[in-house]
Amino acid sequence: MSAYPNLSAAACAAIRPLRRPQLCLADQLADVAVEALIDEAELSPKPGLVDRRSSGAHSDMTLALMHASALALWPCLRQMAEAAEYHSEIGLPLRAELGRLGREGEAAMLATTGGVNTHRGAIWALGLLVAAQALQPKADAMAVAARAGRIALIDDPAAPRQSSHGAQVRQRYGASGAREQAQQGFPAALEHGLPQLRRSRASGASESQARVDALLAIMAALSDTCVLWRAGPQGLHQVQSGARAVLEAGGSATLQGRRRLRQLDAQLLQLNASPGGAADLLAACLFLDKAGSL
Ligand SMILES: CC(C)(COP(=O)(O)OP(=O)(O)OC[C@H]1O[C@@H](n2cnc3c(N)ncnc32)[C@H](O)[C@@H]1O)[C@@H](O)C(=O)NCCC(=O)NCCS
Ligand SMILES: Nc1ncnc2c1ncn2[C@@H]1O[C@H](COP(=O)(O)OP(=O)(O)OP(=O)(O)O)[C@@H](O)[C@H]1O
Repeated sequence: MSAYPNLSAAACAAIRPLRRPQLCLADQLADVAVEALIDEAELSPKPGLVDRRSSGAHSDMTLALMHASALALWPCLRQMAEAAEYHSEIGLPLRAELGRLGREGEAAMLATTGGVNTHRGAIWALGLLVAAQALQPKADAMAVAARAGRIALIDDPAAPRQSSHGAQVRQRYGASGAREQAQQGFPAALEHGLPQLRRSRASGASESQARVDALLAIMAALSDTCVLWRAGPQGLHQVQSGARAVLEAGGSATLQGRRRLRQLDAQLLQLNASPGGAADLLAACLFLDKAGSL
């Protein structure tokens, strides 16, 4: 029952915003980051990735698992924002604390998913961005990404030396990966994803079509170590040129673009490859798109 039984529905609706407790900045940033992860997972159709239609090229993931993982990351993302507020400047103390929280976040993710890597790259990218936005809440996307890059440039003294897929691909092909993308201030998101998101919206695409176009723009530009690991440089070349072809055909708001997107999806499944790094950076775009207007 309403808290104000004698008031009309319209009067209740007018009062409700006044009574809503103000969320603190860290809560709000964690909310926006988790929402970005859920929106990315839900977005469909995404070539090769887990979405509402299927698990794409992933035999160990489902959409439900992506949701559970995203929700499990809320406390870690909130603590990252709080750490930035506490330290209030970029330096080794903040970097070290973010590294510790990031490793705890990965442990929470693995505990939730039974050992599946659902969001490793996303914890890295969104963790840095949440911290950077908490340092200067009103800054625009470009300034936040640049600040996140400066945090990523600091070496974490406690980081364990582990042989990840990204590290192996870097050694084998000399490719740059998640670390370098962050250190450069997320160029794939700032120069490709976000501009495409805004261009597609402005040209009348639906929000969901604009997001798919943003993902494609990132895929076309990114050296995605997830793709390189499973499909090598030739596979990466096919993924990049296939994504570019969809955009050149008019993007996902057009019939020609959707036909080309279907081909790209089939191609990725045949390669057994999935653009996980591009998916993370789409989530980063969605975060940056919203967080600046909190
Ligand atoms: C830097 C990270 C991502 C490790 O990178 P590395 O390439 O060695 O690992 P891995 O192969 O597991 O890849 C990580 C993920 O990044 C994403 N990714 C792949 N390619 C790219 C790319 N070019 N750009 C951005 N993201 C990418 C994918 O989702 C991939 O699964 C990170 O996990 C890490 O070092 N964490 C340590 C804890 C820490 O410092 N946390 C700070 C939190 S702010
Ligand atoms: N919707 C999504 N579907 C699949 N992966 C996603 C999605 N969104 C983000 N990702 C990212 O993709 C990465 C998982 O990709 P992948 O399974 O290729 O990595 P891996 O476990 O290192 O390698 P592999 O499964 O090839 O052994 C995660 O770190 C995650 O951040």
